[in-house]
Amino acid sequence: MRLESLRIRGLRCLEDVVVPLQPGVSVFAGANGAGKTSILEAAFLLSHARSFRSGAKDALLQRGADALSVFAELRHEDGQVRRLGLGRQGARWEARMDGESVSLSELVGECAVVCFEPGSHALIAGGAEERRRYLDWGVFHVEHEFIGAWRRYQRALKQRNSLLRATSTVPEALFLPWEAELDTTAAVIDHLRALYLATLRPHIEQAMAGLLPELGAVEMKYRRGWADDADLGELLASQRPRDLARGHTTMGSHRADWQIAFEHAPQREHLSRGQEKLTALGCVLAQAALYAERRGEWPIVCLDDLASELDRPHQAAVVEQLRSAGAQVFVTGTEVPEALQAGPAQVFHVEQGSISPLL
Ligand SMILES: Nc1ncnc2c1ncn2[C@@H]1O[C@H](COP(=O)(O)OP(=O)(O)OP(=O)(O)O)[C@@H](O)[C@H]1O
Repeated sequence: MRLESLRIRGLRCLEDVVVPLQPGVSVFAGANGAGKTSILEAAFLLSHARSFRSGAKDALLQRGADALSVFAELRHEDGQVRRLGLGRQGARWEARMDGESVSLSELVGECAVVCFEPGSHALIAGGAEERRRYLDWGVFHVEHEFIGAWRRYQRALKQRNSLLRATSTVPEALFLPWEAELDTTAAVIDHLRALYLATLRPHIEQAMAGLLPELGAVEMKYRRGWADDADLGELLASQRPRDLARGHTTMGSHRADWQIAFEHAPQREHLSRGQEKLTALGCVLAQAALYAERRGEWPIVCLDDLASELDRPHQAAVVEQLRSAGAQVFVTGTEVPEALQAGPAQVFHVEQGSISPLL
């Protein structure tokens, strides 16, 4: 799939810009703080309904503005063109597709954007939440039952947590329906996550063999969020006193995690910062390749600040791989990365929130 145009209003320093986009590689070059990452953020928003940068969603809204919006024309591999829109007015987010109001998940299901950026090493070195988000985005795009089970799980979790925090004693009977719901939906979520990781595995192995051959074979581990040999429903009942003391549910799908280890770097601490970044990049590329295999088209791939994140041979190898796969790729940098100068690319100059194409 590819974006044919992107219109961004009220997002950080981008007051109102229109970016006409071509297939293949587009480079956004400009000084620090010019607004390059914000362009990738806009594309990513259409596919995740959140930014890849940490911090409150409020920071996305241009200072002094009361609304932000991102519109795009998205062309699928089969020629179908969709008009996508995501806007925020006050605290309310609204998604549109071909002029009709749609749910955020419908919008996100239509458009796939993956991003490798300076914060991506958190996928390897950071907390479990980042890895769950990565996993769930992938599962959501290939397994249609996932979203329903995930929503039901989140609702039950919220209800159980509010009972756990109630100031007066709550009768056991009030816990039971939510615990039963958590048990049922966690089984679906766990099954789909494990299945997804198993399908992802060959793509991860292939990506890591290309990016980090010196680290040897890859091992992936998945923890579902409660003991392997236990029944979640029973655990929730037996551990209720502990959860009451802590004020939240301490086991379940919301505590799942997964990890990558290498033959020659069995622990995360054995990886250099650069190797962490390459591992994260491998995960992003593997997820994109699996998406392409399952959905018949590549997601849009954003590579933020490429030249400062990777050495030159890795920059060239990654862009060449994506180019030959036919993916649309957005790259940012203070200059056009040297590794990209050999092949065709559309180049934009970004300056204080304005974007102009360079010939
Ligand atoms: N909510 C906001 N309202 C207005 N301006 C903002 C807001 N949030 C960030 N900015 C500014 O918008 C610009 C956007 O920066 P962005 O991260 O997109 O730049 P960049 O070109 O990627 O920079 P760098 O090369 O330093 O990473 C910065 O100058 C920042 O100070």
